[in-house]
Amino acid sequence: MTDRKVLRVLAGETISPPPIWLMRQAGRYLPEYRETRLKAGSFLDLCYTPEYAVEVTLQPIRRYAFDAAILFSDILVIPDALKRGVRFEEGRGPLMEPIDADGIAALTPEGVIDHLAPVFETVRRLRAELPAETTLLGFCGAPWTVATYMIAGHGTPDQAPARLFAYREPAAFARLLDLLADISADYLCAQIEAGADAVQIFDSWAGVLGEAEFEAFAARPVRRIVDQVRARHPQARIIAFAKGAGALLEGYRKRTDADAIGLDWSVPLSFAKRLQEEGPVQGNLDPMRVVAGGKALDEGIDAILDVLGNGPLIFNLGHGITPQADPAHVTQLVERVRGRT
Ligand SMILES: Cc1c2[nH]c(c1CCC(=O)O)Cc1[nH]c(c(CCC(=O)O)c1C)Cc1[nH]c(c(CCC(=O)O)c1C)Cc1[nH]c(c(C)c1CCC(=O)O)C2
Repeated sequence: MTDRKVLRVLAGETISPPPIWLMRQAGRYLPEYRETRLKAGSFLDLCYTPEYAVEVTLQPIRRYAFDAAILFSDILVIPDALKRGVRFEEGRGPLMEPIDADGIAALTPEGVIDHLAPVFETVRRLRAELPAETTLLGFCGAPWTVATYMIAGHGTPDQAPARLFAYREPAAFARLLDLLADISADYLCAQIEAGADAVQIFDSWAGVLGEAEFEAFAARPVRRIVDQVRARHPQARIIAFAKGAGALLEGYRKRTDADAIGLDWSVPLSFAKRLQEEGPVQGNLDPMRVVAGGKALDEGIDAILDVLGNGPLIFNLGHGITPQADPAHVTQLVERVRGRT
């Protein structure tokens, strides 16, 4: 059996204390990240320059010896590779050209994987440099979440533009989701071939969808990715994270055929316990507890470990760590999780 603990939990094992990594563990809360970010130039330059992307991926591993490293990239490299003019502006988040039905009809997967070659080079270098026991995670965005940015051209609080587009232009919208799913499957396969041990599919905006739409726009496209990845890599380990999906997470692991599901911090622990009976879970500390530190941090950690610690669990936050988090609080978090047996 592998000594990579995250992979063992993904295979259904219970490990105590649980392995730990944090979403956005490479990011602006780390001074060394901010320094490399400045050197790299634009955010996309950082993603596409293997030397820098490897460096920022390794920074949190050096500091905290997390059980998993996550490839440094972004879910929006796919629309970038589709030539949607993606850019990241300080304080404004991601921007791109909004797409319409004609734009969707004109999209082609040609050249996308070639454009992303630097990402695969980053994965190869990472696997060579990481400690043997550290799991290397690749990732992509789920089609729904990526589509919300492509349609609006920027982030929105409720994804109203994409929801409206889905109702008004169902055929074009379905084509967009299928195309993104097929490209994402190729993209994840290439990451696995370059050395990623497991992959996570981020559906950060799943929480704005009604029941039928969650099934059609979120769960089913994720299943389409999983089926294609498994067809080529039967041993692939996959985590599906549908943020904000609440009660719709019941049976989500089975419906997507993922190995594990990610839970955001709004998922009640009693419900999380039931979900853990379906399979391994990952989560779900409120990132604001990391900002707060002290007792609020300890209590949040203990509550999760008390309820989920005796089943297959990968300890994580319920969403990405925020720039204002104190790196010393992350030390506190890691020590507390690892101090429990
Ligand atoms: C929705 C989404 C995006 N990107 C991602 C998601 C899904 C997860 C989530 O919900 O957070 C995923 C992502 N983005 C990034 C990673 C790297 C790996 C890691 O987790 O450490 C991962 C896994 C780096 C990043 N991606 C981004 C940053 C910050 C940009 C910077 O350094 O200037 C980082 C470290 C930029 C980004 N990228 C995106 C947004 C909305 C933003 C702006 C918000 C912000 O500034 O925090 C799109």
